Amino acid sequence: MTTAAVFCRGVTKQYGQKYALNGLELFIPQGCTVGVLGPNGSGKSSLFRMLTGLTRADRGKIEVLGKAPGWRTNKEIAYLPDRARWYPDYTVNESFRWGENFLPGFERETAERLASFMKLDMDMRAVGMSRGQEARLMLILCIARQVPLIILDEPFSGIDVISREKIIEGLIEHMSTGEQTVLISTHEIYEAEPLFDHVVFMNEGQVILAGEADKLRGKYGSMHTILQKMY
Ligand SMILES: Nc1ncnc2c1ncn2[C@@H]1O[C@H](COP(=O)(O)OP(=O)(O)OP(=O)(O)O)[C@@H](O)[C@H]1O
Repeated sequence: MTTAAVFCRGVTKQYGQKYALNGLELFIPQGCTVGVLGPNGSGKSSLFRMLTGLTRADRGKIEVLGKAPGWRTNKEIAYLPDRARWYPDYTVNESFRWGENFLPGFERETAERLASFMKLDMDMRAVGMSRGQEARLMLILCIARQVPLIILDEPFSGIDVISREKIIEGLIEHMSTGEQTVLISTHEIYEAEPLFDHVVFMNEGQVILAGEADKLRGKYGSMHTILQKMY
């Protein structure tokens, strides 16, 4: 049987009367790049926070890389939260040095290659960066890590459409080895679609459709079309 990178059964999280996740079922095999798609408030960030052990489910079972989420699994996950900000005084160069010292699996050479590809000046400080430049720095700090699981929550927000396409091209190239499992939530579906070999559609705290991108495309059309039909 295929090993799961992520397994969820009946996962439920409630805030007052509101369900962030409502009996969520999910199986993500290892080694694939997965688009986690759905409208605002469908539970994508809540799911990611649970996979990284930042919040606990009220009910249900979660396994990440075969273990319950927590400090043991977190060494093996590179997580980019939504609305992430970086230390303002750090240059790109200093940020990468910080990465080498504190982030398990961080590869400086890969980070520098990605920075050059994404046109990020090594001497630029986070405080002087545009939103898009800071988003690139945050993204590089995650994807330059050799860890089995990468979780990116809205990594392209604030990045203009031309740069976005370039970054996505770089990501496709970077992730083509198939050794890592990558989960990406995004509303930029049109540009990001070529990245995904699996897709998970969420609504109201549940997975409403999931599977291999090619099979879903063959059956329903592009991811964009599926989203338009579904919501
Ligand atoms: N800490 C919290 N307190 C109260 N409600 C919360 C909390 N976290 C999430 N929720 C609620 O749970 C639901 C799911 O939120 P979540 O942020 O997971 O959605 P999302 O799919 O990531 O949305 P978006 O696409 O806008 O980022 C929303 O209705 C949200 O208001």
